[in-house]
Amino acid sequence: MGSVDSQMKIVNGEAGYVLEDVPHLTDYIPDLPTYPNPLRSNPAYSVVKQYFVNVDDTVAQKIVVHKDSPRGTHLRRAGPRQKVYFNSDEVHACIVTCGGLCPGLNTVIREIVCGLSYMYGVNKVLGIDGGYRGFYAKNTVTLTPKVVNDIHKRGGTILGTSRGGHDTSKIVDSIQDRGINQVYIIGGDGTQKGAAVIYEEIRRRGLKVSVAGIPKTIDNDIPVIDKSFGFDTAVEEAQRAINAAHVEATSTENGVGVVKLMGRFSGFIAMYATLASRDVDCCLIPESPFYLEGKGGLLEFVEKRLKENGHMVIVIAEGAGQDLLSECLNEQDASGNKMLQDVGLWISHRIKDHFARQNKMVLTLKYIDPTYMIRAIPSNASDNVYCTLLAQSALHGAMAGYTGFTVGPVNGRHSYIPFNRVTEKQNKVVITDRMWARLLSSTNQPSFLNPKDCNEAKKEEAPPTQLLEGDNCNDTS
Ligand SMILES: Nc1ncnc2c1ncn2[C@@H]1O[C@H](COP(=O)(O)OP(=O)(O)OP(=O)(O)O)[C@@H](O)[C@H]1O
Ligand SMILES: O=P(O)(O)OC[C@H]1O[C@](O)(CO)[C@@H](O)[C@@H]1O
Ligand SMILES: [Mg+2]
Repeated sequence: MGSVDSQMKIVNGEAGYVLEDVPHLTDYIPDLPTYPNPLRSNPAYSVVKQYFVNVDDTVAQKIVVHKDSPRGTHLRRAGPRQKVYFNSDEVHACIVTCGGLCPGLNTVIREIVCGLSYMYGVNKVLGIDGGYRGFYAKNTVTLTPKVVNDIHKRGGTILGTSRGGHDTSKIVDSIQDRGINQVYIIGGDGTQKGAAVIYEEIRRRGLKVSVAGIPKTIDNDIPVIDKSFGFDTAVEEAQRAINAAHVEATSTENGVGVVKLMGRFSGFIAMYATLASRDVDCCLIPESPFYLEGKGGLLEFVEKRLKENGHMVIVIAEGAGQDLLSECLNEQDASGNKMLQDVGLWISHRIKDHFARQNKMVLTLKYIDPTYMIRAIPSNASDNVYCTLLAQSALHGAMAGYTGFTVGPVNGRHSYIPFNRVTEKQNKVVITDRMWARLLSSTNQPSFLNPKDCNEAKKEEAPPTQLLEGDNCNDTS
């Protein structure tokens, strides 16, 4: 039993089991030939017991269940299949990176090229220069294991990236003209939306081309998946800025260190960097409203903390408190993302002005903005391993004939996820979750919720016995 649309196939099973399946080339091209997976005779992989994924393996999206819970939503498990839908000689792959930078982009590129070559004997891989537009506005780059050998040690993307609109028809023309049949698209929410449209156009033209997305967002705001690559590296690098702020703050009387971190709509980097550091007195994120003046406000808290400790460190996500800034920028970047005001600078001025006006406490404030430093670095060891698995999951899926999917770990198991599931909403810090409570208790900051916000937050709260539908609950405990 099930229903089909071009983005996602819903299959219903026993006891409330639902599979949100990804499309396959055979959905619109009948009678495609299959080939035995070359990994069967690969010296490294052939000895692995159960290396191949069973065609029926699926991954549960919700793993905390009650005795009577329905089995719930499942996704197709990623990994190599016994049968593949591409002959090695036939494959002509391409890779494109779009959106902002993120640690690990080069590792994903490297591992797609090396995985295709070493596992599947594929030797035709093209790099698209400068994001989506590069498909039709620039020359391509030939990618071989030799070319990409060392790139994981460098930040950025060797292919270049861009924001801003693109022409889907021209991209698919370019794919068709060049004889490309596997397209690997690395990028954030905007990029994955673009990938979904490219897949639709390819399908409309009936082309045997697999489209595989690899989600990239330093902000960790892509839903469904456990975590996005580069996030850990960014949190680690943020520690250096927080340490510097702490050293500065503790070295003067009433020292205040302010650190601004990335996070337009989601405060994960700020939250995790704060929790990891333990030197932070206050963390401000877009999901948690705050106010400055009066009882219970931020300025009162700053004064209190300085009186208690003689110094304080504030971490603020770039999207926090934007509603408080008097001038709201009504500008957008080339991709239509709202441009934000520098909230770090603003809050630094407001704190300094407040204490200067009061004239009762002299403070020294240092503002550190490591925004681009935390994303322009190479990925750390654990992100490198993670990027390797993402790349391999993506190419196993494409070789097995799946298309129109993005890949990522769901409860620790790599899965193929329909594009619409990762683009329909953004992953955000839930301020009524235990993780945010842990943060509040580690910094001992007030929640800054005024009575109205309190009621709003409570309204969203589930009754204690109800299981949350949460895709990617931050709370793994
Ligand atoms: N709604 C959309 N539909 C189709 N394509 C889109 C959409 N939004 C963005 N794109 C395409 O995706 C590309 C990247 O988008 P964007 O600049 O928003 O970055 P992103 O992928 O969201 O990454 P980041 O996490 O850095 O914001 C753009 O070049 C644009 O052409
Ligand atoms: O300055 P750019 O390249 O547009 O990117 C900035 C944005 O990209 C992000 O890192 C998302 O990828 C945001 O946190 C940040 O605001
Ligand atoms: Mg985006």
